[in-house]
Amino acid sequence: MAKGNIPVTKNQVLEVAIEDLTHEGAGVAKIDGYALFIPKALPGEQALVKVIKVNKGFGFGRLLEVIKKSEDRVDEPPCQIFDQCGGCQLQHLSYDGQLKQKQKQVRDVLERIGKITDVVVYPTLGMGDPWRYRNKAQVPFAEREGGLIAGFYQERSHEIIDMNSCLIQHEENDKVVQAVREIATKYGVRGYNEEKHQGTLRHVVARYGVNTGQLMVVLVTRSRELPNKNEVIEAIKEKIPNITSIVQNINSKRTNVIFGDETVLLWGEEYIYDTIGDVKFAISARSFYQVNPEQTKVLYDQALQYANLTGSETVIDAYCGIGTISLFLAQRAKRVYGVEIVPEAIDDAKRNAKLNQMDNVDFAVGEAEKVIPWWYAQGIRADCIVVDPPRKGCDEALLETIIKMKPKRVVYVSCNPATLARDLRVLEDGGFKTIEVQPVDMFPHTNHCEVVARIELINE
Ligand SMILES: C[S@@+](CC[C@H](N)C(=O)[O-])C[C@H]1O[C@@H](n2cnc3c(N)ncnc32)[C@H](O)[C@@H]1O
Repeated sequence: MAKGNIPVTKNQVLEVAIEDLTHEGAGVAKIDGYALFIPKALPGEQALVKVIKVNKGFGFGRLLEVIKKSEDRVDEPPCQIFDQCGGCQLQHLSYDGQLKQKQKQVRDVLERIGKITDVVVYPTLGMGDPWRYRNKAQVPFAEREGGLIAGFYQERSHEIIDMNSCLIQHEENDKVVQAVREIATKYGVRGYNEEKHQGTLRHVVARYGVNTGQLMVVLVTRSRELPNKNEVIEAIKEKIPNITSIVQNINSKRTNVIFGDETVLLWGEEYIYDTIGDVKFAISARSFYQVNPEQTKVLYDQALQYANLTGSETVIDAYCGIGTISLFLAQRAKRVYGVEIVPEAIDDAKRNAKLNQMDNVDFAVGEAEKVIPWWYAQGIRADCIVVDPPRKGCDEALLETIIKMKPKRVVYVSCNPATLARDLRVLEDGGFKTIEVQPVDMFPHTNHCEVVARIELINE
């Protein structure tokens, strides 16, 4: 029996029409207005589902059979462990369908959350070849029945799925991880046992400079001790002739966090390098660096185009990370001020500015919502402010300062359309107008969606 106003019961099997897709990639069916979320079902489909969870306002169903298929359905997602791995959510949707879905998602939240209806949301800029794009692999290692396993975590769990290839990972990274697995097995380096906090190898991190061909491997170990260290290093050099850097990171804590505080160079260079456009970046074992460099260039080009710089402007880059966007902007601006909360990222940003001989950039460590009001109080004014905040969006104090500072233009780079929409509403109420919005697909086959928005000051 259905309870109260809830029209379904647990374990009920029913046929439903899928109307929409959530941001997490689940199909949405409405039964007398009650939303049922059904993973792996697609909009436009008719499906047989079993109700598995009933909450007050919404429930969850399991897809039993697709009765009428969406034209965008991919019958056999190319990755064999797509159903178990938590890495990709959308391989069952054609790439074209994914791009359309991301555009729709942005348009929907701008309307629903930001009440912004009169803005152009362009078709999502996607990749020509949306596979093998990740330049960094972080693969957990463990010991199972005497053997070493390496793979990815099962969705919402800490069970490792043993695997030797990931289709969104660059082949070079796959090669490194498999080589380390063979070498560790040969030289008796045991995988980490999370429950007992025993064993040696916790993670292997591979980083590839796609545009320079440089390659780094980081062995994350439970203690300093690495059995047969010299043999392991020689074997890595022999098996991966293009390796540039071999690093050990020691993480002795019982934690889900990958890296520990101590990093030791075992062989080669401390940094590998990569380029985005004409800008060069030094990447250390723990530096943040965008994982899809091809689409990062597309995203930054778009941000630069929206900033519309002529060379005479002062620009602020809030939430600047290692200064990637700041250095892109500095190529066309008079002066760029970058601010970021992580001190190590600012060290990298300064190093990268020197590396590119750019002396028109200043970087500060701190919270954007405190540093930028302080700059404002010191008389610093910006013609353009670029923000690229984390998923939770911009702090209100920062938005208030932007409204006071009145830059001609704000360029908002966002990894979360919902908080983008919320913040655009604040800016619009403060005298700005959202002119155009460009989604960029940085993470094909996943539900993540990156967006750049151009916002202009209309009420001086
Ligand atoms: C989405 S990332 C953007 C990084 C950079 N713009 C890039 O493209 O590589 C957001 C950055 O904001 C930083 N961050 C988080 N909270 C912050 C705050 N309150 N003030 C300044 N930076 C912050 C994070 O450490 C992170 O580097």
